[in-house]
Amino acid sequence: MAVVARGWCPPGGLAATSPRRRRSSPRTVVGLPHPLSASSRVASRRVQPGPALACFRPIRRAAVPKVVARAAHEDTDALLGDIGGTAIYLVGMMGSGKSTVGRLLAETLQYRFFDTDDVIEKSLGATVSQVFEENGEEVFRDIETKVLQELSQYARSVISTGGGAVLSRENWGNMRHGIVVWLSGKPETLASRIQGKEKDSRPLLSGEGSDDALVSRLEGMLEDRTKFYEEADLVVDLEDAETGEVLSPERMSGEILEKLAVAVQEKKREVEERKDFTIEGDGVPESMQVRDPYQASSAAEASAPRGFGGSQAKNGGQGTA
Ligand SMILES: Nc1ncnc2c1ncn2[C@@H]1O[C@H](COP(=O)(O)OP(=O)(O)OP(=O)(O)O)[C@@H](O)[C@H]1O
Ligand SMILES: O=C(O)C1=C[C@@H](O)[C@@H](O)[C@H](O)C1
Repeated sequence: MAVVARGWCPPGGLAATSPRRRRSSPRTVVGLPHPLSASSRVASRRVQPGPALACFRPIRRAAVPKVVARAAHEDTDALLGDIGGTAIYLVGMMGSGKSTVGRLLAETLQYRFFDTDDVIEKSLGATVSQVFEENGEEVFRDIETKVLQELSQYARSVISTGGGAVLSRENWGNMRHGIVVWLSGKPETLASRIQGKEKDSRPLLSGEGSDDALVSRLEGMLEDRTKFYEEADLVVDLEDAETGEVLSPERMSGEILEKLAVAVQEKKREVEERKDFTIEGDGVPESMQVRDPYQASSAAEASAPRGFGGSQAKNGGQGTA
């Protein structure tokens, strides 16, 4: 029996498919409280996960020495003031560490953490692999889009997206409500994490037996998807540029925070500069031009939606000049 019928969505949202969850609001897809509702405001102070949404976890501060904690706290408070609760979306290939790093980041920022694959699985009571197998990728993508649409209403959230979420223009429209960060890594690094047991939970990779086959499959996917990942606001590499050493999740999270801090300062400056900006002549400055990866690369066609900044990943996540 199919997990979900093609194009089907249960009344009351996906959560209604789980026997453990009661129907919540008919307008929600995954049955989360409305982001502006009183229950959600409570949730943002003390997150109380329902049994079907284990990804909706309370956030704890990591156990770190007091002095470090105080310094981190001050920095984080300043950054939090600057980003004003803006959600952070992590994008990247399977195995890039979006879930692992996302949890850490949420902990540091005292944000909620969501993983779209987890939300889908908990809501449907079926694994991603089962949905792919029973209903096909297209149905999975539709559900993923609905989940992202719903999650995009939440401020103060870190959202780990599925590796293919960037393929949908609609998803970008939703992710542009926040800051999009690409965790970018070599296929070999990704493969070393996925090979073995983890491969079976990733339906697009489960057919690749040998290490070489897995690396080539990831290479191909990365090649096809790079132009979409590049639309992220910031990029953080999985490997150290000089030594090639693979960064720990803690270091990845730290790099993201650093780049966020730089980016929000740049954004503030840019906003100030734009207050006095007037266009003279024909040219739009290069830093204000945008490219649409869904269309041919003609500049005239460029019109992708922009939120925080867009396309900063193309120049190493350091912001536009
Ligand atoms: N920085 C890291 N160093 C070493 N191993 C890591 C690192 N980050 C994640 N991992 C490991 O790699 C595997 C994949 O990580 P994770 O599930 O976080 O990736 P993901 O990007 O969320 O993947 P997917 O999109 O397929 O869900 C896990 O076993 C995790 O423990
Ligand atoms: O890269 C992808 O297309 C996918 C990644 C996973 O996170 C899942 O969302 C699913 O297996 C598809």
